[in-house]
Amino acid sequence: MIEFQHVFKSYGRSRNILADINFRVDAGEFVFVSGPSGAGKSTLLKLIGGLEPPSRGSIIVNNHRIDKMPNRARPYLRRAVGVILQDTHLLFDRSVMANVLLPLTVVGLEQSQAVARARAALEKVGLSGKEDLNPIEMSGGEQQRLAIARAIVNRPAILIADEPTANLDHDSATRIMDVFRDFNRVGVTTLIASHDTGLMAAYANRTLQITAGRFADFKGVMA
Ligand SMILES: Nc1ncnc2c1ncn2[C@@H]1O[C@H](COP(=O)(O)OP(=O)(O)OP(=O)(O)O)[C@@H](O)[C@H]1O
Repeated sequence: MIEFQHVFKSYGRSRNILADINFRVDAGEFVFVSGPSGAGKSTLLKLIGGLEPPSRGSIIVNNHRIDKMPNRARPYLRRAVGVILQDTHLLFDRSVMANVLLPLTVVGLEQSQAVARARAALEKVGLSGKEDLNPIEMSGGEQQRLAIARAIVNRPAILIADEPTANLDHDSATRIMDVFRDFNRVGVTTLIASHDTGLMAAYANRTLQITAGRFADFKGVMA
């Protein structure tokens, strides 16, 4: 569950990017975050993932007030929310397996358990057999799927992704969205920021729209 109450966000002394945002997303929803470039979609996702603090207001994730969270509680958020940013931040000098293992190092699993979990995550995104490759050897779509595997390896209740299908052809984009749909079907709350309204219409059942500082929350996606 995610709840925003009177949330404002500005960067430094800039104008408010987000002003008085209020919404609640229940567990298991599939939500499309839409809006033109620069409207604040990435900012909204970063607030949910605890990567940016709000300037004002309260943000509740799974019954935890994250805007008031002391730094030592951040690892909780890292496990609760899987984040896929526009820049995937993959480690291009390490293997696919090493990339997926990385978030598990903070959890303190035994190596064999960690490897088993990483393999399961790679299987779910259709990358079994690619463990020893370097991400540089993979296509854009495969790199996105690797970023998803890394985001879900800690089994988060919430998955947020920023433009995960940007720069992909239609087939690869659909394949990425199918991966998100499969996680959503097993109960993972999913929020995706995208410009591709047509594609999102096939998956999301609710839209949070930010346009020129105005916020709208409506059922469905208008293609
Ligand atoms: N770290 C930052 N410091 C200062 N300004 C920022 C920062 N991050 C974003 N902004 C500004 O906040 C505004 C919203 O940016 P944001 O990336 O959230 O928009 P967006 O809707 O995701 O855009 P896009 O679709 O192009 O990714 C923009 O004007 C941007 O320049």
